[in-house]
Amino acid sequence: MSRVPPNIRVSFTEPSQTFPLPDSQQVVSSNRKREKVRLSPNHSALHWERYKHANNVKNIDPSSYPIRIDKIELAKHNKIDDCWMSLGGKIFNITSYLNYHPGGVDILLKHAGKDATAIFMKYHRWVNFERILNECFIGFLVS
Ligand code: HEM
Repeated sequence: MSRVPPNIRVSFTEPSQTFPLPDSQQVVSSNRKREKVRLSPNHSALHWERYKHANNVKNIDPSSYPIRIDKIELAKHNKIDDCWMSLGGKIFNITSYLNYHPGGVDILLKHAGKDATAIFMKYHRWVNFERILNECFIGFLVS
């Protein structure tokens, strides 16, 4: 006895057509090649999880946290050894994260000290930055 009601049409697609689905957020454009970089040893996502909990990745005075930061202050933190980024109105100190980023350090540094929300969403809106960077959160962007 069939479990599928007679008014439901079931069709199967070739495995190669099932992932990612054509309307998935992971399809950025049909002809875009991946831009992932080779990460250094011990710099996987799991290593980052372990590292961020074991180290003070915020690197700010705990008594002043969370802080309100304007664009002028944000822009001062645009270097490889002092790198802040604004995403979704929040500011993260991503200095420690740089070498763990699957898209590479260079692309992050181009947007260091800035509000990178739009470009972040362009590349990977499915990535949960709030979770990955939870230990890096230092404050809010104010105008
Ligand atoms: C600090 C905030 C960011 C976090 C937490 C983050 C996280 C990630 C993660 C988890 C991936 C792997 C995605 C996957 O495999 O599906 C990735 C890839 C990538 N990211 Fe980011 N990212 C950040 C910021 C940015 C920014 C600002 C840019 C661009 C300016 C960027 C560009 C890329 C690129 C090009 C890739 C490779 C995508 C591919 O597979 O082709 N990321 N990022």
